Amino acid sequence: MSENLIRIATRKSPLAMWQAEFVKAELERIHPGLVVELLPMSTKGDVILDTPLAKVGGKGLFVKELEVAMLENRADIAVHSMKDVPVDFPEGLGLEVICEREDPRDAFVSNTYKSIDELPQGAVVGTSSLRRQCQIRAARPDLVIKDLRGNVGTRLGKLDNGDYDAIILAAAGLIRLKLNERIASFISAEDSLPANGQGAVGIECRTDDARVKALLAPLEHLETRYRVFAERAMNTRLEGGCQVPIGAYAEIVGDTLTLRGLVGNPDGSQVIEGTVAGDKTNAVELGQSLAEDLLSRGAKTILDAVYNQ
Ligand SMILES: NCc1[nH]cc(CCC(=O)O)c1CC(=O)O
Repeated sequence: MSENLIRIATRKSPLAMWQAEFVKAELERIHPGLVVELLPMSTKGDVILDTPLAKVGGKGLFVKELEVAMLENRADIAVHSMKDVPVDFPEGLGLEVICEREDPRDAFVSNTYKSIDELPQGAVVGTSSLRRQCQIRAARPDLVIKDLRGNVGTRLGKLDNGDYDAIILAAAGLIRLKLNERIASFISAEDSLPANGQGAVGIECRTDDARVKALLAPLEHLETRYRVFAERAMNTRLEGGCQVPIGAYAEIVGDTLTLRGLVGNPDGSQVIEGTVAGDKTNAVELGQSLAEDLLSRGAKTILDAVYNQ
């Protein structure tokens, strides 16, 4: 392998390509002379578009092919949206770097209405995230939630077709794709707790590849790492993937990390919330303790029902 080359395995969706291009540009800026190549590929998750993800075992659907490419030494790194990264890594691969977080909030997107509060009785809201569905239904049981799949552009197209009165997307994806003007309003973390890792990009590589690890190191953003690790630790303890009604969001003020978590059922009739705070360097323990707290207050029953549906 050339000393001056890094190959990035990436999905082909515009958002995945943006994230890979972002890492390429950062690496080439920081390391003059380094050449970074993109290796775009399709994943199972891109192919199965009609089945609710919770039912096809949503964990890892979008990353497996990328990981095989790294293990077979056809690629050196993969760039992921942290909220799509499974909790376990295959032997020989690990998450080396977490980059600075973009806006973590959910965004309300509509051509007619400015916010959820403005939606008339019985309006149709598009999302395929059980987490978003749960929180919307908890606040507005009258709204009709309709499944919405596909990449960001496809989802916006379906809204423009008139299939929905509004849709909910991650603000980060819209901002990265320069679609900010489509955001009618940002939904505060209080009103819709984001998914763990939402808005953060992580970089995976072979754990024994010292050359690549050294080149990646300057992209690390420590505060984002603490926040995302706290959120992921909560999720891991709850054994939840991206497609279950779990929200987790951490903020840091000074050295204190405050993590808020939520588990609910898809129709929003039950929502269990909790908060934990402590030193940021104990991020993982804080996440685990919040998970224990939620489990002890009924989250276990809710999650079992979702997985066994
Ligand atoms: N589940 C798909 C996905 N994975 C990451 C993002 C957005 C960007 C991010 O959270 O970093 C999205 C789209 C969405 O939820 O609207």
